[in-house]
Amino acid sequence: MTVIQELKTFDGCGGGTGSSTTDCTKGVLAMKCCTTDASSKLSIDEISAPSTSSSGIIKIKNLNANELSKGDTIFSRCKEIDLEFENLKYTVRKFSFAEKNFITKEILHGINGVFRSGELSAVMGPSGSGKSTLLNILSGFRISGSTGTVKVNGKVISTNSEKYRELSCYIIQDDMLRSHLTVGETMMLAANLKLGYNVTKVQKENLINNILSQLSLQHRYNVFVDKLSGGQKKRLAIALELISNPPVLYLDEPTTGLDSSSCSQCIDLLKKLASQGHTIICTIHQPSAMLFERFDKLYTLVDGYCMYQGPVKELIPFLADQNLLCPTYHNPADYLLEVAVGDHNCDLDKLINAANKKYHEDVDFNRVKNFAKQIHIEKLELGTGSAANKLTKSLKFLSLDHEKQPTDELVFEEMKALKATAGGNNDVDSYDSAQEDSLQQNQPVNSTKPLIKPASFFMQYLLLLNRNLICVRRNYGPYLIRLTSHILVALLFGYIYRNVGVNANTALANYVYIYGTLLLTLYTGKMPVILTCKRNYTSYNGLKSLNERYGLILKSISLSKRTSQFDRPCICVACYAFISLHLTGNDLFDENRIYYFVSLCIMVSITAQAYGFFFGANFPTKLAIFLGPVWGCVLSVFGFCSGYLDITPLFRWMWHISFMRAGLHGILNTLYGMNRKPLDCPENMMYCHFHKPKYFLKFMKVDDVNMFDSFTTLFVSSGIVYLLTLIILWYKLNKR
Ligand SMILES: Nc1ncnc2c1ncn2[C@@H]1O[C@H](COP(=O)(O)OP(=O)(O)OP(=O)(O)O)[C@@H](O)[C@H]1O
Repeated sequence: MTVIQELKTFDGCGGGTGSSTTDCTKGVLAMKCCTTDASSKLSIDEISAPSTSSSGIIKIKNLNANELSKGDTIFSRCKEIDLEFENLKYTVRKFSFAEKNFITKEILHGINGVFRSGELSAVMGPSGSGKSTLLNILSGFRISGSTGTVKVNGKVISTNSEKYRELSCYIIQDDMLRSHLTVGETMMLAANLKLGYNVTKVQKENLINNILSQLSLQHRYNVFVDKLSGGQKKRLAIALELISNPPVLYLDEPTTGLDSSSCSQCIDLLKKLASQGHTIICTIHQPSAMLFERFDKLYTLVDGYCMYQGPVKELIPFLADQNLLCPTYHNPADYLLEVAVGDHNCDLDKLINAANKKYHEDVDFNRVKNFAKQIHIEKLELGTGSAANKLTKSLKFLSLDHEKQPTDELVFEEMKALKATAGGNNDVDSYDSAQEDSLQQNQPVNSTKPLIKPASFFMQYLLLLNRNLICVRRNYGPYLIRLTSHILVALLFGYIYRNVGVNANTALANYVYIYGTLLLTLYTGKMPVILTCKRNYTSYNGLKSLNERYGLILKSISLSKRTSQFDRPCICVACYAFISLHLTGNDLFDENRIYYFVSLCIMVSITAQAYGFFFGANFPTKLAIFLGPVWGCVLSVFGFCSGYLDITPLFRWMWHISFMRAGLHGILNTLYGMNRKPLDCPENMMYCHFHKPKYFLKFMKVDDVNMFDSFTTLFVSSGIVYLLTLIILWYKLNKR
């Protein structure tokens, strides 16, 4: 079993941080590789093995944590992951206006494919061919509607499982980076969230420096993210993912929006990562010929079918076999897309069938090659030795006879027989799936994963709260505008409604001032949130790809966001309230009325924010900016100048949930209730009906209101709306 054990050890050592070089397929290893051992003690394993050695002696030298030099990191390697998918279908059910019924549309039609560790793969195809859909399904981003088999290193795995998702990350096109944080702060936040606090700060700093220097971003450490170029932002997005060192990286059009030199740098970086053992799959649109040939593998889709898959360098011969001759000096990528859209008079069905046949041949070839590797025939491709010749024959046999579908055990036995005939050492007793089992169980040999725990919910909350507060502090422009506008409106209202709160004959004018105050707090609370939270929640969608624990991260992000946003409406509304109350003659300090007034305004603003979150997060922005105000308007109707019993029983529930009604009633009660002394009646007036404030409350049909009811309605409705938003978002994020 020596050989299998060696292969397992190799399996762990696919990647690194620049301090390692490795060629696992040929068994050449000379790397410095860090890991944490089972007793959670940090150690560095220095591994060396003789090249192409069949006996493969691997020396492991343990160094202790103190020996960590600046360039060392806790992650120096990633698991090698070969990803296969078979008969992958994706169907959506949607309403057809033409047919006035729901119809089912198949988007991916049972495609097969394989993406291997160490390869940089491009997924190409015309617009709408299914590239993003394929990546979404493979990354586990989309589950419902998809069928088929996905295999990780030969073992079937559910793309819905946590273990599967931990293997990969998905870097989406739009960067979701916080512009008010520096590169270093962004990286440290991600490291704290992903690695938790079992890893020391020094180790995290080493890791960050290492990743940034690999990605040529070291010199931008203290630069704000919004000052980075497009290419640098893309690299930072990749750097953030590399913190957890996932073996599989999906990138949605990583070169879009970049100039040619940034494109080139980006592809260089991806090549480098692939050479460290990562499996890199990216969608790409019309790359230049130079860029195109730097990809190792190409997967082409057309209308949800695979039109070509294989090495980039084999594309032209493959097309030539189908009588499609790419003109000299023509960009092969352009030619491929021209073929895919039906130019050059090609029969696409024939091409799709040929691609399918090629796929099966390649699968068989690799299968035999893997077994050959297990029984020490490593120079199969070089064609030396009698064993290699026999294997090649066997390979042909297997490739051509697809109907036979021999089992792994059968092929293995055949290999053993061939090896024996060829006179080799028969030191492999039976087919061993241990290597694959370890991957299936997500327990790779020497895995460092189990010791790395993301930060707890409370720590995530504190970290994100701190981040939000930093962003709020640095982004003071909008805050100043908000504060200034509140002060200006307070001055304006104060000018229009000067001293209306003092006199009995201006009670109705005071009512209008109160109503205006509520509208101001409603709209300034709700609208900014509607417009900004979409982006935030879209970025949570992005977070799904970061292998975060959705529930925890979502709750902590939302909570921290809310906490960090409380101060703004509170300060702005309080400023508005104190100024306008003074100017309108409502600054009554008896019975703490002024403080009730300010608290009620702040509560209305916070509840309006909660509704803003609800509409902004759950509806498209265009719809949300319409629905939000309409709903505010509807809620205002129930209870404004109408008694509870005047409302049709069918709609009385709206009276209870109306936070605007609760706010208005509370404020009226604050200013005219709670045994307020009689109001002034100007000398030139013969009679003031509202001389006694309780008559005004009676007139407005709110004489039976109490403060407890108002505050409870505001607290409960903001809490419920916020919770509801969270539940819906959680559901939406987990609905894949
Ligand atoms: N949920 C869905 N409902 C309806 N149609 C969908 C859905 N998802 C994808 N499609 C359709 O499937 C097809 C493939 O979409 P996909 O986004 O995967 O294409 P693409 O190759 O990535 O395109 P592009 O290069 O323009 O981004 C499109 O016609 C798209 O309209």
